[in-house]
Amino acid sequence: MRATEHLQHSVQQDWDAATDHQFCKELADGTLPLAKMRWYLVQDYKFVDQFVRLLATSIAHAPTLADGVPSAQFLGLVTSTENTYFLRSFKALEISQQAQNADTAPATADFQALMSEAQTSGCYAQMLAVLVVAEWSYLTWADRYTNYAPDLPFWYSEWIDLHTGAGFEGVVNHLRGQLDGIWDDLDATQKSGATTMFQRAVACERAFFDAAYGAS
Ligand SMILES: Cc1ncc(CN)c(N)n1
Repeated sequence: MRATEHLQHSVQQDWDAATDHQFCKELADGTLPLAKMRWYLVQDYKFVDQFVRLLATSIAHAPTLADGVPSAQFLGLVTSTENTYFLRSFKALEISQQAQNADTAPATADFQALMSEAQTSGCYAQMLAVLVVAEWSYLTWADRYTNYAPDLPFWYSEWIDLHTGAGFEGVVNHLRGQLDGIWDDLDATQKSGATTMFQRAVACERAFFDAAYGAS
C-alpha cells in the first residue's frame, strides 16, 4: 500500500467527514447560504496566504529541479487563476475591504499555525504531508460534484473547477508521489513527524468546513 494511502486510512473518520461535508454538498447544488460562502472566502484567502509560503518552501526543499517543477507550476496557478477567483468573488458577493479584513477565525489560525510549523520544520516530508492533505482532500470532495448545473454561480462552480480535472489530478499525484517516494528512506522520528502533520492537517480540514458551515 502507498504510504499516503496508509496515512489516509489512519484518519479515515476525519477524512470522510472533511471530504463529504454538507458545506460542499450545498456549495455544489447552489443552496449554500451566501453568508457561509462569504465567511469561507474571507477565511480561505487567509489560508491561501500561508499555503503559498508553505508550497514555495517545499519547492526550495525538493531534491531535484524535476521534483520541484510541478509544484512550482501549481504555485503559479494558485497565485494567478486561483487568486483572481477570490478577488472576483469578493467583488461579486460585495465583500468589502473591511469584511475581508475580518479577524482570523480560530479554525483558520489553527491551520495557519500548522502550515507555519511544517514550513519552518526544515523537513520536506512534513511540508509534503500538509500539502498532500490540502490538495488530495479537495480533489476528493470536488470530484463528487463535477456534474453541477450549468447556471451554478461562478463563485461555486469555479471552486469545483479549480480542484478537479487532469491538471489538478496531476498536482495531487505529484505531491503524493513525492511523499511516497521518500517515505521508505525516512527514519522513525521523521516518519512520526510527517504522520502527525498529516493527521493534524486532516483534522484542520474538517474543522475548517465545520466552522464555515456554522457561520451565519
Ligand atoms: C482550508 C483549505 N484546504 C485546502 C484548500 C485547497 N487548496 C483550500 N483552498 N482551503
